[in-house]
Amino acid sequence: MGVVDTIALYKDYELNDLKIHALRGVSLSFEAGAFAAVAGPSGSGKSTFLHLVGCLDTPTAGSLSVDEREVASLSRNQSALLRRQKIGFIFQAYNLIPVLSALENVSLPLVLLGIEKKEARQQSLRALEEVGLGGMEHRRPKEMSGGQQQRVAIARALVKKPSLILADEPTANLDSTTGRAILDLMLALNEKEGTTFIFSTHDPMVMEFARRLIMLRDGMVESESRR
Ligand SMILES: Nc1ncnc2c1ncn2[C@@H]1O[C@H](COP(=O)(O)OP(=O)(O)OP(=O)(O)O)[C@@H](O)[C@H]1O
Repeated sequence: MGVVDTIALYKDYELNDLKIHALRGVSLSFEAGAFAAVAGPSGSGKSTFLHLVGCLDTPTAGSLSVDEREVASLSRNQSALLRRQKIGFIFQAYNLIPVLSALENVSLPLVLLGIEKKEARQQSLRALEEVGLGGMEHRRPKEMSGGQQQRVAIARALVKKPSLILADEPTANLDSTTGRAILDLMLALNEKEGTTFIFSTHDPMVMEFARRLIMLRDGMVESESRR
């Protein structure tokens, strides 16, 4: 079993009287340490797939296991705990809390896990160092560049040492040089910590960087390649 296994995953959305078939039978397995990108045209189901894998939404049909646990069999609390402990999220809009400093943003997942404040602070400072933001811990998001904010978001995803990081278009708001630096950083973390990364992307650079590329079309896997 992998870190993520899906079998015939379906997701329908109801929009007024219309049923939208966002995913139509996606079966994929991601082994520990994968560095994979899910790409495809707009509306092909990339974000829907990531949201299901991240336990942010539930499938209409099919089976999904994360960290060898069948998500459908978990209670709401168990699934929230799985999300909190095992999964880190990186979004294209960074989703940092504007009134908190970089350090406070990164500490938040640890505080939510009940880790003592001093320990949380130390681990967060280490994570900020690791993403190249040593010395910037007191800055608020608006006092940082886009690339720096994305690094804070990476540190926040990383600090709890999740087995899986889901990154929804992580380079979408960055210029290509900064995007490249962010990808280098994620790949280094993947190689050093063995963290599994799954990206959704439109960005050819991310597709080139990924060790495995999955193309979705109309909610189905159209093709797959590895390198
Ligand atoms: N909450 C929702 N309610 C209704 N329809 C939705 C919802 N979310 C997504 N959809 C529809 O499901 C399909 C897949 O959307 P999804 O966002 O997963 O695609 P995507 O590949 O990530 O697209 P993009 O590259 O534009 O972000 C689309 O037809 C979209 O309009």
